[in-house]
Amino acid sequence: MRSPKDFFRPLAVGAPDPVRQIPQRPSRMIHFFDPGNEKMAAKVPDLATKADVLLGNLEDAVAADRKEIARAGLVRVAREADLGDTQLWTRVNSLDSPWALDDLITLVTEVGDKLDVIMVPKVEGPEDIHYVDRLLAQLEARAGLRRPLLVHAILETASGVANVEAIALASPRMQGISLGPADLAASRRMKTTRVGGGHPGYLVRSDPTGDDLNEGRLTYQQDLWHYTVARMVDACAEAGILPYYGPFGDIRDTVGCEDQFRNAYLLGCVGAWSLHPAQIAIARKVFSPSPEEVAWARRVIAEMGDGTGAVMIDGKMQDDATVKQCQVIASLADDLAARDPELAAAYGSVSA
Ligand SMILES: CC(C)(COP(=O)(O)OP(=O)(O)OC[C@H]1O[C@@H](n2cnc3c(N)ncnc32)[C@H](O)[C@@H]1OP(=O)(O)O)[C@@H](O)C(=O)NCCC(=O)NCCSC(=O)C[C@H](O)C(=O)O
Ligand SMILES: [Mg+2]
Repeated sequence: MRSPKDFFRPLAVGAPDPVRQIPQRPSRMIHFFDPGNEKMAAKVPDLATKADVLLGNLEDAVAADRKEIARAGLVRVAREADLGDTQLWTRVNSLDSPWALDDLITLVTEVGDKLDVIMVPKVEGPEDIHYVDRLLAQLEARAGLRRPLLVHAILETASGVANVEAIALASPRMQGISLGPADLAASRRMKTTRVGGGHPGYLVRSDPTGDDLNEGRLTYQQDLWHYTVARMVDACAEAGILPYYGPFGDIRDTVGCEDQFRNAYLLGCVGAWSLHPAQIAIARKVFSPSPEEVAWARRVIAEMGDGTGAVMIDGKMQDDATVKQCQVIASLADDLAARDPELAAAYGSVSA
């Protein structure tokens, strides 16, 4: 293990200094596109006006015989597309695949200055992050980059979940972690074939009211991902990095998608993946606090003065802790308003 004194030292001579704070740039949706798919790549400039993050995906969903085409497509998009201040991320192939090394070498040396974050799939433990950390430092030094690339891990193996705290703390490059429910389900041998979302069989049932065990018993579907998301949120909060829900594969089920995203938002996630253009607006809606919530938060902060003591507002007790909760909402609103003029107007004008 590295000494804490060396944690923020570059891991290669000539590599940029690691960051000490993860930039708090809005990332409500990480929109996945296949850079080797010409139709999708052509939509990138327009999508950049709608999404906070565009991610050129090189891993699963890109067929084995199209890996090089996708990688070359991403280099082209990074060089040619005008993305404004929308972030460009990539998901490279898993570290045990035949493509991961070339993904990293090509992308960092050719377009490392255009990329913000590298998403690493199927992370099993901190050793995977240490490997990527050192390799990135070497490649950044070779490419003469002045800004370090950040790393995002996907939590999608049982070992990864068992080691999530160590993964979150493994490197100053760690930007965040996303839940990968499809691979995680397979790794855990869960019996669901869905990509995220609930399952009608995972439920609780109310007690019987009489002798007939089938009579009048209500069932409530439960969230299969609650434990993992909550644990990931705690690991990320401890490390000062950002947690995300991942994919919702039933593109037609916009209602179920919104519910899954909202559960994640309420538990502390800052965003989710969008797999189809239709999911961008869902994430934007869910991961932006409502104008009413923002107005309430600002009112509590204003009425609480120095933030200590207790007051009643509209019959509800407010104290030092509720001010902190309200500060989370208010500062998120400020960050989003700086990027999104529509939200800026909505947050500026509505009162509680
Ligand atoms: C899911 C899709 C295969 C659906 O594609 P398609 O059948 O083409 O949908 P539509 O006909 O509705 O598309 C309408 C037009 O929009 C374009 N399109 C579709 N998706 C995207 C996109 N993501 N980005 C940009 N543009 C997109 C289509 O080309 C159509 O264009 P046009 O014909 O000109 O009108 C497809 O959406 C897709 O492939 N999505 C990405 C899938 C993906 O990235 N999967 C991997 C992430 S999830 C995962 O890996 C699991 C995770 O790791 C875990 O373990 O949980
Ligand atoms: Mg996966």
